[in-house]
This record gives sequence, structure tokens and C-alpha cells, in this order.
Amino acid sequence: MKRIGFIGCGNMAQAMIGGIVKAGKYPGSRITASDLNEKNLAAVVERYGIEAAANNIQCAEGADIVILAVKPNLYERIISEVRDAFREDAIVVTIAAGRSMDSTEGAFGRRIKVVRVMPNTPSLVGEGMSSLCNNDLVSEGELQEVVEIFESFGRTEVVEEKLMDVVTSVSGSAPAYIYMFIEAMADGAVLDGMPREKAYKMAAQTVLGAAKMVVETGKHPGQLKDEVCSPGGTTIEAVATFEEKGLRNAVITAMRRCTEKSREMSRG
Ligand SMILES: NC(=O)C1=CN([C@@H]2O[C@H](COP(=O)(O)OP(=O)(O)OC[C@H]3O[C@@H](n4cnc5c(N)ncnc54)[C@H](O)[C@@H]3O)[C@@H](O)[C@H]2O)C=CC1
Ligand SMILES: O=C(O)[C@@H]1CCC=N1
Repeated sequence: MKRIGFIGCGNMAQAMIGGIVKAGKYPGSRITASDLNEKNLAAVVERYGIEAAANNIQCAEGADIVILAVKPNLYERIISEVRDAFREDAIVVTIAAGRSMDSTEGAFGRRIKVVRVMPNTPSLVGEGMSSLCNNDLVSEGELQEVVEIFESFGRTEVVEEKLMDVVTSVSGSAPAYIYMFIEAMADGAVLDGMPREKAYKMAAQTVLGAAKMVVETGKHPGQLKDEVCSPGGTTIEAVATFEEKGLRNAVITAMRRCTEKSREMSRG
């Protein structure tokens, strides 16, 4: 069984480690992590039974698959720190927004197996959405091994690298938009007298249920919306108000800015 190393053990790494361990795909003993924040790292070790590396170099040395889970602006520094510690045939997995595979190889200063992934935080509860692409050194079988790690905590898609900026907008960053929508729905309910805890529960369960309807029925979202709107009823009042206030336009414009930001980050 392969050993997975996480360099950086913040929000996204914890979501992934939690997902992997809960799925039983890899035991905690096959996962190593390093982080400058020793207190946080110790908490993750305690929670999931993974191993702590003394530093990034030790983490890279012992791993077959090394996931770089630090902020994008730290990639250059971390890669120059650990590049000589990588095993010859190790795979480096990047999850940073706007980080091309070419720039990763450039930072290593040599050809290296790279898988670029854009995951999202719902990985922690087994409902992640991760899109992956790989460079030519990664074999079909090796890509499959990485896909299986990400599949252990959600769904996956293999995409062309040119789609990764849009992927960031539609799934990597997207949980934040949905949380804002849930929060706004709860505020609306609280405004009309609903206790807040109940409002969050109802809004969140409704988002979960509606998403499941799209995924499981295969029906067009517009059709599912139409099925809720009774003629002259309550829902169409809300739908007409969203259109009047430009909900779709706000979503599309925000997502284009998100995609553009990712492209900008790739340009450095
Ligand atoms: N948070 C999210 O929803 C998603 C994040 N990503 C990507 O994941 C990466 C990490 O993001 P987050 O987990 O949100 O950030 P975070 O700030 O929660 O975690 C980064 C971790 O790196 C650690 N760190 C900082 N300097 C270090 C060093 N020199 N050596 C070792 N560890 C060090 C920090 O202590 C921190 O625990 C980013 O590249 C981001 O683009 C990708 C998809 C979704
Ligand atoms: O906000 C960010 O830059 C990262 C990438 C996708 C989600 N969080």
C-alpha cells in the first residue's frame, strides 16, 4: 500500500485526510503530514491517527504520493525546500488554484510526475468534487491510484488542464457561494420569525435535497424548478423576485471573476 504525504495540514488537507480515513481507503498509519503549526498538526494526528513528520523534507522522503496543501504563494518556497527529498518515482499532487503543471515542473527544475487536482472542502463529509489532470509522465495506472484517493471522499472528473480555472469556479470555490445562499435563506426565515437554528437546518437540508434531485433524477434543473412552481402560487413569487434582482446574473458574473482570478494566478 502506498504512503501519502501531506505538506501543509490546513482546511483542505484536513478535509481530505478526514475523508480518506473515514472511507477506510487508507488507514491513518499510511498517511503522514507536516505543518509549521504544530498545535494544529497534533490535533489532526490525534483525531485521525495519522503520523506527523518532523518537517516537510521528512514528509516528502517517505511518501509515494505527496500532496502539496499549502497556499499557492508558498509553492515555490516549499518545492525548493523538498525537491531533493522526493523519491525518483514519487507523484506530486498539487491542489493550488492557478498552479499549472508546467510551473510545478519548473519549480522542481526537472521532469517529475505531476497530478493537478482541484478538490473542495465537502470532501470532509464524503461529498467532495475533485477534478484532476496529469502530465505525460504519469501512467494510466498511477492516475487511477490518485483518482481512487479522491474518489474515496466524493466524486471525480478527469479534465483537460485548460478547464482547471473554470473548475475552480464551479466546484473548488463554489461551496462558499452555497454557504452564503444558506445563510441568506436563514436570514430571510429569521426575519419572518423562525428561530435561527431551525432556519439553518431547513435551508441546508433543502439545498442537500435539491442537489440530490439534480444528481439522482438526471432531470434538467429548470424542469425541477418548474415542478415546484404552482401557477399563481408562492414559489413563482420568489422566482420572479430573484429574476428581478438579478440572481442569475450575479452568479454568472461572480463565477467569471473567480475563473479570471484563477487565470491571473496562473500567469503569476
Ligand atoms: N480551502 C479550500 O476550499 C480549497 C483550497 N484549495 C487549495 O488548497 C491549498 C491550501 O488551502 P487551505 O487548506 O484552505 O489553506 P490553510 O491556510 O487552511 O492551510 C495551509 C496550511 O499550510 C501550513 N503552512 C504554512 N506554511 C508552511 C510551511 N512552510 N510548511 C508546512 N506547512 C505550512 C499552514 O500552517 C496551514 O495549516 C491552497 O493552495 C488552495 O488553493 C483547493 C481547493 C479548495
Ligand atoms: O479561495 C481559494 O483560492 C481556494 C481555491 C479554491 C477554494 N479555495
